[in-house]
Amino acid sequence: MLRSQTKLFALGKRQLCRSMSKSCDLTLVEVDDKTGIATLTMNKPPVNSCNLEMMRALKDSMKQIEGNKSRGIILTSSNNKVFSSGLDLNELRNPEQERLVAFWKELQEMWLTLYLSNLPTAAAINGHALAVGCVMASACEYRVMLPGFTIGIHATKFGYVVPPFIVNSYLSVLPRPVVERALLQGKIFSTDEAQQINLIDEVANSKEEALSKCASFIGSFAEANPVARALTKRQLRAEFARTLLDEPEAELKESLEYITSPLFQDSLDAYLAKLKSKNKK
Ligand SMILES: CC/C=C\C/C=C\C/C=C\CC/C=C/CC(=O)SCCNC(=O)CCNC(=O)[C@H](O)C(C)(C)COP(=O)(O)OP(=O)(O)OC[C@H]1O[C@@H](n2cnc3c(N)ncnc32)[C@H](O)[C@@H]1OP(=O)(O)O
Repeated sequence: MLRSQTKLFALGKRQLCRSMSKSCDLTLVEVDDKTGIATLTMNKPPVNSCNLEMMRALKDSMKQIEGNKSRGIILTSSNNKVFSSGLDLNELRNPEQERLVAFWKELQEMWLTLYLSNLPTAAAINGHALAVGCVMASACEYRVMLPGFTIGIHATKFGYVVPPFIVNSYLSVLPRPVVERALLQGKIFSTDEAQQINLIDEVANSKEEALSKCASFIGSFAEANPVARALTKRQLRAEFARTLLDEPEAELKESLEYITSPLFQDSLDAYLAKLKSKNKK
């Protein structure tokens, strides 16, 4: 995509600068003037983990793209090894109640915004997509992945119960028996395995090729009336979004109780220690 053909803007600046001083642009949005397709790039070093500010930036960017009458959204990463490492586990560890409430609500809203977006959505998965990283990719309508990476929801492996809307993200892409086995095993798929079960639609050999395949998918709706397309998509997806649309507070309460339980906190401590020790060896 040529720079001269794109408009570039960044969100998350103000929110992030309040709490961190490292990097300021959590998300980057480039709109191709020719195709009208927006590329939404996750840009939170080191591994695009989703903390409160990141999810807010993602949601705000998606709303801004919809408001700008773009023709579609491609979700990707500025990191060439990691698409997203999922939720920022530090947000879940011994959380302060008010921030945890804001964090979980932002997760609900970010997921709903992506899952029910009026626009065609596609993910150019140019690195590992774990847990909520996989959930975001699954919430898109099309997925193109680079070889040599992994994708999946491994929550049960480290002692987490999978919330219903995360189950639904998988169910909107994979058949029920496959979802059941994958979630209960905490299975992480290689690119090849993901293609075999249709968790991803295509494999691309470079990020540029992945972006181009995503753009072709979005272009395939050129003949569809955008309003009819959007309303039909909403109708098709409403069932899986029902819990969060109708009873977000109930889902929030259940999740908060679970996250703050000693059972969850103990397994999180053990998991985080394991993750950190990997880099000390
Ligand atoms: C009845 C109950 C009803 C309902 C239940 C309700 C609620 C339940 C609550 C939660 C449910 C569970 C939901 C889970 C969703 C999630 O998304 S949890 C996140 C899970 N993600 C992971 O486990 C990913 C772990 N990371 C990795 O495997 C690797 O980092 C990765 C392959 C992505 C990249 O590898 P590499 O390039 O080698 O990088 P490093 O491993 O060195 O990582 C760099 C530093 O970043 C830290 N880090 C990595 N991931 C995270 C993360 N997700 N959160 C916070 N920090 C992370 C890592 O420790 C390194 O830090 P360091 O440099 O060592 O300080």
